[in-house]
Amino acid sequence: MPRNTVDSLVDSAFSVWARASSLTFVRSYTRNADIMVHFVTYEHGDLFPFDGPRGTLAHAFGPGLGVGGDTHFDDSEHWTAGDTGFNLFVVAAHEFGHALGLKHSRNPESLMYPSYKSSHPANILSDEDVANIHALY
Ligand SMILES: COc1ccc(S(=O)(=O)[C@H](CC(=O)O)C(F)F)cc1
Ligand SMILES: [Zn+2]
Repeated sequence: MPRNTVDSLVDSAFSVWARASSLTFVRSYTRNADIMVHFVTYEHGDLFPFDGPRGTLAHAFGPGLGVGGDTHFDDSEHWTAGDTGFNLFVVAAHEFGHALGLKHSRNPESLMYPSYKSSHPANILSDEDVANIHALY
């Protein structure tokens, strides 16, 4: 996937949470950002090695210093902007939810439901997701 497409999908995933909260997100290519976005495979320096294609798609650390807030995406996956492979926008929006402090939801309509589905309504956040981010920020 071209780098500018990745950047655009990541921006859109951050915008989901910016619209639902008072948060603003600023991209930094230079400094060690609060929320890092890394594409890595298998063993990658934390205690949670990735597993090749499918299975675990990504993971994120809750808010905190250092690795806190960072998001890791399994680069063994076929990342896409559409309905084939795994939709990077949807997965990134979910991971950024974790990076901001949200846990999983038991509601299958929620973005924070713990299983991947490519199809999400135009408004990707459920009322529950919005309430949960409002409760934090
Ligand atoms: C909707 O977004 C996601 C759903 C499921 C996953 S996951 O299957 O990689 C999940 C990781 C996660 O919940 O963040 C699993 F525990 F590994 C990632 C993003
Ligand atoms: Zn999750």
